[in-house]
Amino acid sequence: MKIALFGYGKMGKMIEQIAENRGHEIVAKIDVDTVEVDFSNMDVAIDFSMPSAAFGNITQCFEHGVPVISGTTGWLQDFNKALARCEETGSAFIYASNFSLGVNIFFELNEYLAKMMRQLKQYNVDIEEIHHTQKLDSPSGTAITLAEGIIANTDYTGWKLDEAPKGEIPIIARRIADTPGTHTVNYESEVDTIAIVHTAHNRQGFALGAVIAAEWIVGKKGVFTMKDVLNLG
Ligand SMILES: NC(=O)c1ccc[n+]([C@@H]2O[C@H](COP(=O)([O-])OP(=O)(O)OC[C@H]3O[C@@H](n4cnc5c(N)ncnc54)[C@H](O)[C@@H]3O)[C@@H](O)[C@H]2O)c1
Ligand SMILES: O=C(O)C1=N[C@H](C(=O)O)CCC1
Repeated sequence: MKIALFGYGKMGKMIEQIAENRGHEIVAKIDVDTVEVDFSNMDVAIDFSMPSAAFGNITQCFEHGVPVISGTTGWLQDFNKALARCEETGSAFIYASNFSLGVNIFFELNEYLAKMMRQLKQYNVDIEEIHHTQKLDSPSGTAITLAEGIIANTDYTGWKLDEAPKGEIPIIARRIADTPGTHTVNYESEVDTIAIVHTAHNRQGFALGAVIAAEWIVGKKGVFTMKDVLNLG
């Protein structure tokens, strides 16, 4: 498979390594200083760039009929516009706030736990995310997905960074050098705590999930999620 990388930073480089180990060819490495892109020679694009660049990169690929795997976080204000462009151009698209296979299991576990906690009003939930100090967006995309999973299955109506009013989920974002990504969902009562945690030990899991999604999407049309890729129903 011929893969174009949009964003050749920490994740772009990790994806290159994993993709080549799986027998794929990297045909383009597009970064901030790239002047011209040859869209004719790519089977799929993988975008791990920056919040300000993601929407432009993704929609350019759609205009050229190139399917896109997007892992960039922090650009969700344009997400629905990107979905519409995908449909209009007959292209294919997967966005995931976190491509790690473990985190996608963790997302399922989070929703299952939320359903059980729904009636137990003595518990208050919060989400904590910890990432490296170069991270541009806050809270992490993964923490937002976790909050959305709880909101869909309980009476919580929204989320807020740091302190939240009653009925909304507080998300605490911490930045610690060299931390690839740790997410904790905490349910606290006066008598106990129930917590589920996912800890990434490095970036390989994110990169592997993105390459698996790229392998899966080639030849398809439409908007998909990692639930489709991993058959999680
Ligand atoms: N979904 C996931 O599984 C997952 C996992 C890790 C990181 N991320 C997200 O991926 C993104 C990249 O993470 P990173 O750690 O590689 O960051 P990084 O800063 O190391 O790399 C980003 C790269 O994008 C480049 N860039 C800037 N403008 C560009 C443009 N217009 N076109 C193409 N490239 C451009 C930068 O020069 C840089 O090299 C972030 O949004 C991060 O939150 C998502
Ligand atoms: O390193 C990052 O940046 C990460 N971003 C994603 C997020 O915002 O959830 C996934 C984890 C790593």
